[in-house]
Amino acid sequence: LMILLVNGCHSIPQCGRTQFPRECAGLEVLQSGQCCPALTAEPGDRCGSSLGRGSCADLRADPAPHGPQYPHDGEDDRERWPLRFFNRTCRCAANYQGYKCGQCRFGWAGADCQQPVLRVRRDVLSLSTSQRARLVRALHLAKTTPHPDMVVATRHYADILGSDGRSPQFDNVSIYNLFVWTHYYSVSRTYLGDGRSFGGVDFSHEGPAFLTWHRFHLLQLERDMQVMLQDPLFTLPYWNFATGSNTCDVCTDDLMGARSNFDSVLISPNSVFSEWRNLCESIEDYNTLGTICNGTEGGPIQRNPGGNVARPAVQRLPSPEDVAQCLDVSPYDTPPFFSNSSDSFRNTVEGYNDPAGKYDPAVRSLHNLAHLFLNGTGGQTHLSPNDPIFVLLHTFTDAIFDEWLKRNASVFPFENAPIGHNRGYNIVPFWPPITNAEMFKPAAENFGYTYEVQWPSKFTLNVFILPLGKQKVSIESIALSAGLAPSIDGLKLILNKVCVEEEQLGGLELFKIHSTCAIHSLPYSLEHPRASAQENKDDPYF
Ligand SMILES: O=C(O)c1cc2cc(O)c(O)cc2[nH]1
Repeated sequence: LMILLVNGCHSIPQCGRTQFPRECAGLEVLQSGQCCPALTAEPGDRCGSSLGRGSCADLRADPAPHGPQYPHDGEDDRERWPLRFFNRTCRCAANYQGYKCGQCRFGWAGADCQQPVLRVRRDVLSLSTSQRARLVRALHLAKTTPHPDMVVATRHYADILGSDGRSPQFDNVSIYNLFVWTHYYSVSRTYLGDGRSFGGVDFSHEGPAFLTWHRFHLLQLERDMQVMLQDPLFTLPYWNFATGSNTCDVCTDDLMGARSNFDSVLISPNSVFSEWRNLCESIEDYNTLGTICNGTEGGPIQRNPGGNVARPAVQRLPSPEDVAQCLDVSPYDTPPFFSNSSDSFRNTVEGYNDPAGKYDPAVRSLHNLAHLFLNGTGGQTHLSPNDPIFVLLHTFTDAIFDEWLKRNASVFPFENAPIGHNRGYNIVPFWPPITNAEMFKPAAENFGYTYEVQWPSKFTLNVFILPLGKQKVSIESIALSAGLAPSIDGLKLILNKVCVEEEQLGGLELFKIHSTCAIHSLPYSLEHPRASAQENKDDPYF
């Protein structure tokens, strides 16, 4: 009970959000259009109103126009989400959150959700042996534990009450499979009837909502796992897929599973992930029969990192310089706010632009490249979260997003983005509704988590020190001779890390500061002088 209180569940066994709460998947509730479950046994206590936690309120849907990519208005259940299904839901007060206001907002804990929490998402490779084992166990438990609160629709709205009109079509899924299902649902085609469907729609990719959508997706899984583990501090780690190594360094049996010795596209039997079975594989059925992915699992995860011989461009992973470059793209997004937007940070980190932000249809970089590198389940949008590497790949993508948010003030498009991608759109299909705007904020202050990452710089700083015999060169003199007098403190920080290489070059001492150094150790104002220093190769000090 103590742990439930800390996590904000307030002694209520059913805590959660997303897709539809089981309490709202019954015939009468569906027909009422109101999803406002009771939090306590108190009669009439909808949304924890007796405790001042929330009340049942009208839903708001984004009225702004969407872009021209989607020409089938009226045909898709996800339009103006979630109004096709419900027009009233719980609106929570203060720091409460959840489909019946039974939880705390992200970043808050305690019985009254008044205690701020800051959790640190770490590099998965920095975890100890026991922390790795715990992560794997937790993911496997999530894969095998039924979701306590949420069920998924297995038919489009037109058929949701079944052939007799009285049998709501929903399935139970596990906690992890809900994570898979929501991603599938967001990318699925618009069913137009008679075996026809339209594929030019994607509520989670190829638009400004790419980063906000995946941020909420991870927060929801993390919270579900915290509740499952009864550990409010459980935190997902990240996979830095841009180290320059071009190998899947998390593909080991103590993490996401090594390659099987028996079949090169499968996961080693020494890893529990070899037992995982994919959800949402029957894509042909969904698109021709007009069905929706249900709770039935199919075949094993396939993965062949770097092994796509037919496509050499995706046999490599992004480099640290790619990350540094994309962080320098300042507009969040640019018209047409789509997968062909140039100079858009979102389209660059998503990976449809080159890392400097230029659109090139032949390019796959950063996030997209990491997916395609996996070459299997993790490289197909309707399936990718079935591979648990998805979680770690997206926490790193979210870390880049968060670093960009800290460095930039840019706006999220208000209108004319692809459907689902405007600022005020409720993120499909999360429940209760939450807008893109609400996720477009620095994580530490707004969601109670941060990342421990050493951000790369996009250049190598060569600092030549004039001959000084055997005299030890002080950090201050390096800084001064490099013309960085104001940055002595910053340089000290850098030098304390493992990113400085010292070598003798003729009579000169050369300090190479690697491009993988933690540029964030320096005040931002100092980044640009250093960048121009790299270009100034004639200067004897550089
Ligand atoms: O082809 C791409 O660029 C591509 C594949 C892929 C798979 C995936 O799961 C994503 O989330 C994005 C993505 N992009």
